[in-house]
Amino acid sequence: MQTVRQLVDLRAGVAAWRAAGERVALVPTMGALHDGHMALVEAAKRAADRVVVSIFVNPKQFGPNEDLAKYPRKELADSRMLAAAGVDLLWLPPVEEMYPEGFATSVSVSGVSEVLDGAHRPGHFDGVATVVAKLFNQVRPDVALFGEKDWQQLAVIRRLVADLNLELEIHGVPTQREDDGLALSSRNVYLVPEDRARAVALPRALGVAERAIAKGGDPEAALAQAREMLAAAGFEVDYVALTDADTLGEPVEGRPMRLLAAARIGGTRLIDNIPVNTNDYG
Ligand SMILES: Nc1ncnc2c1ncn2[C@@H]1O[C@H](COP(=O)(O)OP(=O)(O)OP(=O)(O)O)[C@@H](O)[C@H]1O
Ligand SMILES: CC(C)(CO)[C@@H](O)C(=O)[O-]
Ligand code: BAL
Repeated sequence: MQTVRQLVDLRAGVAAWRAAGERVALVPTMGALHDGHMALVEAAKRAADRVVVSIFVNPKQFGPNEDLAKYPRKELADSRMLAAAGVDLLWLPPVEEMYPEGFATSVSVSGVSEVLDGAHRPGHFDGVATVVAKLFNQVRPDVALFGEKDWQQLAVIRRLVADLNLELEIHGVPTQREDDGLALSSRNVYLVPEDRARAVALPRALGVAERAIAKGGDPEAALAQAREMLAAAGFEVDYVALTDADTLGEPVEGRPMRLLAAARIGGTRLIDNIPVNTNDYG
C-alpha cells in the first residue's frame, strides 16, 4: 500500500491506474478504523479495481464546542489494517494541504442539510460537503462508499453529486453493529463501561418504534415511547424522527421511510437509524 500526504503524489498514483483503464473506488474516513470502515473497504474492493482510503479529521465539520481535539487518532494501527485488507493507496493529507492559506470556499447543500443533525450541529454538513467535494476532485473516483450509519450524510452527498453533475456512483453500505446491536462508531471508545452497557437502548428504542409504526401504530406515540426508553436509560435525546428516507422531510405515502435518532450519554453523542419496513406487516 502506498501512503501519500501531498496532492501531487495522490494524483500521480491515481493517474497511473486510470491510464491502465482501471476503475477507482474512494472510501473517505476520519480514521480510528473499526469493522464498519472495513465493510466499506470490502465493498470498495468488489466495486472497483483499485481502492483509495482517505483519513482526514476535517476541522470544518466540527463545531467550536465539539470533540475535534480529542477525536481518536490512530494512524499506525489504521495504516496496518488497511494494508492487510489490500487497500492500494492511503491518502493522509495534513490540514495545510487540504485548506492552504487563503482557502475561502464552502459547499452548502440546502434542505436535507438543515434538519436533524444539521439543526443540532450548525455548519456540520457544510464542512462535510466541502471536504467531500474536495476529496472527489482530488481522487476523481468512479465510485465512493459511505456508511448508512451516517444516513443524513449519505443523503447530503447524494444531493451534492446530483446537483453538481459529478460523474461518480455513490454506494451506501449497511450499518455494522456490535453483537448487542450498538452501531460501530469511532466515538464508542469515549463510553465508560456503564454507559456502553446503557447505549444498547439506542438501537432497541429504534427497533421498538419501527415495529409499532410498521404495524400501523400512531407514529407520534411510537416516537414518544422511543424518547422515553432513551431517557430511562440515561440518554439526553437530541431527536427521534420519522422521515422520508431520501429527502429527510415529512414522510410521504408510498415512499420509503427512515427512523433516525441522536442522543447523548455521559457526554458522548451517538446516532443511529433504521428503515421502516411496512411490507413486513402489510
Ligand atoms: N458502523 C458502521 N457501519 C457502516 N459504516 C460505518 C459505520 N461507522 C462508520 N461508518 C462509515 O465510515 C465512514 C467514515 O466514518 P467516520 O470515520 O466518521 O467513522 P465513525 O465511526 O462514523 O466515526 P464517528 O464516531 O465520528 O461517527 C462514513 O461513511 C461512515 O458512515
Ligand atoms: C465523510 C467524512 C470522511 C468527511 O469528513 C466524514 O464525515 C465521515 O467520516 O463520515
Ligand atoms: N461520521 C460522521 C462524522 C462526524 O460526526 O463528524
